[in-house]
Amino acid sequence: MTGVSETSRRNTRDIESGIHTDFSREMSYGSYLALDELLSAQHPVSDPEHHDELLFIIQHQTSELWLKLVLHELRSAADLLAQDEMRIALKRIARVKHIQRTLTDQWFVLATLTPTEYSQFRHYLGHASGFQSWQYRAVEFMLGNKHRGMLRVHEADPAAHALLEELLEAPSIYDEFLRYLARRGYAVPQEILERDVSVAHVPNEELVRVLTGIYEDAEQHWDVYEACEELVDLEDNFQLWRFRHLKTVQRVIGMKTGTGGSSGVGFLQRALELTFFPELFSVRTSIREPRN
Ligand code: HEM
Ligand SMILES: N[C@@H](CC(=O)c1ccccc1NC=O)C(=O)O
Repeated sequence: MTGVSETSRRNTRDIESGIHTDFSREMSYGSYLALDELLSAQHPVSDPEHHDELLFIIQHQTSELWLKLVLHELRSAADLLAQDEMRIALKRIARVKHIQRTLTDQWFVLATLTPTEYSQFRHYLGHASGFQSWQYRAVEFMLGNKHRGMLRVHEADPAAHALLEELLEAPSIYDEFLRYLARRGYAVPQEILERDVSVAHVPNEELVRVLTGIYEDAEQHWDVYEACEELVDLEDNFQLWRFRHLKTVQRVIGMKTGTGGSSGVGFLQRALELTFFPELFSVRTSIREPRN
């Protein structure tokens, strides 16, 4: 066969002679990534072991790994904003947006778990629930959904509790962004700049007017306008994750109460009414349209 490579003809790829094969004394793929540890960290509790529990565990573990990176990027983004490094902060946020997409897409894998299958091992989970994910709560706090009451569930884990307390008392990404805007000369209300950052930000009409000025003359305010839209993407993506979680919960446990003790679907539904950056959504209503 002319024009067909040796590899295609034999449909077998040669292992090149230069390929390293002796890892008895050197760092390898597995040792670098601590794969022994990672791959021995799945411990099903069902007895006899239910086939689908491994899916359930891995879905959560992969989510937690991505949440670890989201947290890393968001903390860096907040620090960068505080140093007026908006462009680098936006680079961090761009990565978070891609991770969010992966996290949301991942729900399609778990949606293959039928209610029948889940009901066969759910009772082994006791009162464990995603509600107790400290990394998830840390991300919520970083984005501004502050709630001191959420710390209680972490009292038995001092390290997680301390981190959440630190983030509760620290400015959120939005607080940092609004302080940055103020430093750039935008008339962000003083009460926002001096607010108690350990509670959720509440909508402020004066701030909507400031943002309307930016949105109505986007070309003049291009970099901050672009930053605003990046934050809108972040919130949008976060809500899409919440929505997919809710829909998966609905199809798997219906209206049952949650293992964590909440009402279940109703409790998750109320999270969809929350907003991290309320004025960035109100501004859409305020933008004037030219009269013909
Ligand atoms: C069949 C799969 C799942 C079901 C039936 C389910 C169900 C629930 C329910 C009922 C709650 C409310 C708290 C409670 O009373 O337990 C909850 C909260 C939560 N779940 Fe899941 N969940 C599932 C999968 C996941 C996965 C894969 C994750 C990924 C990490 C996750 C993360 C969370 C988080 C972070 C919360 C707290 C949400 C909040 O505070 O608004 N869940 N889940
Ligand atoms: N809350 C779930 C249980 C659950 O999904 C779960 C259990 C242990 C560890 C993580 C979980 N994920 C999300 O809540 C339920 O009510 O069935």
